[in-house]
Amino acid sequence: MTETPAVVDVRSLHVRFGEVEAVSGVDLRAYAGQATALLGRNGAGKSTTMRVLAGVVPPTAGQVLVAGHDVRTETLRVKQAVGYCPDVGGLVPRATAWEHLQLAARLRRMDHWEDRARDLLERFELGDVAHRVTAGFSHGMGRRLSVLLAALHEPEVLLLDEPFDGVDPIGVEATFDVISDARARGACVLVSTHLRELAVQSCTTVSVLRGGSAVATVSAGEMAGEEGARAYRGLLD
Ligand SMILES: Nc1ncnc2c1ncn2[C@@H]1O[C@H](COP(=O)(O)OP(=O)(O)OP(=O)(O)O)[C@@H](O)[C@H]1O
Repeated sequence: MTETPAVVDVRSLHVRFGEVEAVSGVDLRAYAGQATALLGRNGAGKSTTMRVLAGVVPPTAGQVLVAGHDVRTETLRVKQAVGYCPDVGGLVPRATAWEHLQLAARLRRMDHWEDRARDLLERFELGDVAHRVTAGFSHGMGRRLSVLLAALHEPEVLLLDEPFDGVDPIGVEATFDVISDARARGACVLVSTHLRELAVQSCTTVSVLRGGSAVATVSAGEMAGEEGARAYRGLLD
């Protein structure tokens, strides 16, 4: 039997910022049609790992392939393959939500994107504020727009860093829908979060990071409920 190739293949990833080793030996594999959560406490190395996968931060050591492309040598190809919602920033304060969508569509050379953009804006309840500048957006509205922008072009790899942070139930539901739609069309989804319950609800697999290393990769079901909470605490202690 041939093994399904991983769409995201991370081997012994290390990322150092001066004296700080933010990621120290992460191994991770994620697959088409699956959603993988990177779960861990503040400072565990989740966002740094996501930045490497997005081609934003180079690895210090290790091998990272995204959609078959090496993040170190084929960074542009990686950026073309992914849709990335960063944990912070990424929005232009003086641009409207619609202008963000226009720019994203132009950068991706998308035709006929407007209907999908309108549909996503409605799903995320941002239709009424589409022509307002994002400087006036609440934190949750900004998060919702960032998820929407990452998903607009239906990327092969969808990277959502803290998509639920400060987001209300409608936004959480819309994000769940974006994740399941992406999975249904065969995309590989990664979600970084410190919220165990939402990781379990939105993902098929959970990789737990602690102190810059991946300490366990289990099916999402194993992290569910009271038993999952105990198992998770056990991995963090
Ligand atoms: N640009 C940077 N310069 C220096 N240290 C950094 C930088 N980025 C991250 N770090 C450090 O690397 C470690 C991992 O940070 P990272 O943001 O990846 O963790 P995280 O799991 O995403 O945390 P959180 O849940 O708080 O977002 C932390 O100790 C952080 O302070």
